[in-house]
Amino acid sequence: MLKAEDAFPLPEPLSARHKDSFAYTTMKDRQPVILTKVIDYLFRERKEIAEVYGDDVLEDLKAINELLAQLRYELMTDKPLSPLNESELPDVHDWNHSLEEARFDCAAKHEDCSWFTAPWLLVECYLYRRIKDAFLKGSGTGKLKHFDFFADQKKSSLLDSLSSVRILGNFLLDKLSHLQPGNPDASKTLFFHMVELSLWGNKCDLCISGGNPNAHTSDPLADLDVFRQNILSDHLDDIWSFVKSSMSLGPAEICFIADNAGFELFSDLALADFCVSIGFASKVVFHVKSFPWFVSDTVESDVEFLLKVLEEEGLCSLALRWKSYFETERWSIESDHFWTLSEPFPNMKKIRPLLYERLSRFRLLVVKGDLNYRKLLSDLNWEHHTSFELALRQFHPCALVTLRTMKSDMVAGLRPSVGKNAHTIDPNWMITGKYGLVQFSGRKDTESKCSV
Ligand SMILES: O=P(O)(O)OC[C@@]1(O)O[C@H](CO)[C@@H](O)[C@@H]1O
Repeated sequence: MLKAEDAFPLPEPLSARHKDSFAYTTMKDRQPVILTKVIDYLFRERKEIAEVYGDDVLEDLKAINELLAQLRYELMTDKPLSPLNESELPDVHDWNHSLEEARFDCAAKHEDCSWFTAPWLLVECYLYRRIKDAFLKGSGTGKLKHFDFFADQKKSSLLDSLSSVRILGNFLLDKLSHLQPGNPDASKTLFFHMVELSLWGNKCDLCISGGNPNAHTSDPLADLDVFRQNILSDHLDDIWSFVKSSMSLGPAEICFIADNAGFELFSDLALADFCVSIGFASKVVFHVKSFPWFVSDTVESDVEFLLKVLEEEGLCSLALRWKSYFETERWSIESDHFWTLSEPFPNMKKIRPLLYERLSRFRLLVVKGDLNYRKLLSDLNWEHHTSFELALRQFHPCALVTLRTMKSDMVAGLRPSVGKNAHTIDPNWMITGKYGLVQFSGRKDTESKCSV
């Protein structure tokens, strides 16, 4: 198979070194704001936090905020990136290896490896890892080591999205009660809708809004017809052909590499339920983050909170249905520290071979969101018309679908005029979340084992 690096020199990684880039804007404006909001939150809520965890955490909060203030100083004054030196999480070696490689590349350009010279993917992820570091180091009592400092924002975002949740939830329940088993063609249009709903669920995240409230408030079903023209790369037909032919092999295990909690997670569970109900999937695994990440990314407790809210807010039958999926292990949640590294997915086979092997056992991966897309395509500055397959750089544990609204200036797999036309309509087309991609690769690495 043709490798991208054999066809032409690989493009440069996106980096804040380019002052006219979106990477520069995020590192200069968005990241300091997100960090400052964490500091403010811990200070503002210190008494409430102490009520839950005990008064001794007041000292922890002070220490954590000192570490976060130091981190903000390093970011805003573009200091060299320092290695991680605590070893409580299993990722320290991998992180320090990534930092060492970046340092080597910067040295070749006679530069320090800093927030504004290193690859954007590395520094953006590093910020969240360093925030986690502050909690691990600063919590002398140990009580706040696993505190979710973004939980309140995620909860509010879900509660603010309840009207959209109710519309989609009732729609799903109604459609599920009318499915025609044994007649997959009858489900085709609905399958397209469920995929699109999960795609547009990615529109709102709390990172793009710099931690400001960003909920889904419109009617997600009414939006579908309006938004369809904004899907710039649409492989829905290929996905459906794959799903249909796969169904003749018997139900399969599939996996979501999840992104944001709140409405997006709800739309993902709705799609997963649909895949189960039409007989495509026998099991669904949701891979989530193991610590707070990019503000609104899903951690396990966000799934629990979602189910609780559904139960309390008039979608009890859906909550019970999904709870029973989890209880019977038809659905399950997994996590891996690879998701909170800065490494592109094509490096997974080398860095986390067991995870690659695990993914190769699924029939389909659903890769959600903008950051996962950037990692999937290595966050390189691809020509927009580079083929999606080539840009995957041989990441083929199994067939995969990516559902991503565009919130960063990196894309591949567009037909030649598509980007130009979108740019004419909206010069910010790559970063607003208004445009979306549904891209598919049916290829499977023949060297990886397959049990399904
Ligand atoms: O992965 P998600 O939740 O869809 O988006 C994350 C995001 O908001 O954060 C990054 C910018 O800081 C971008 O990659 C993207 O816009």
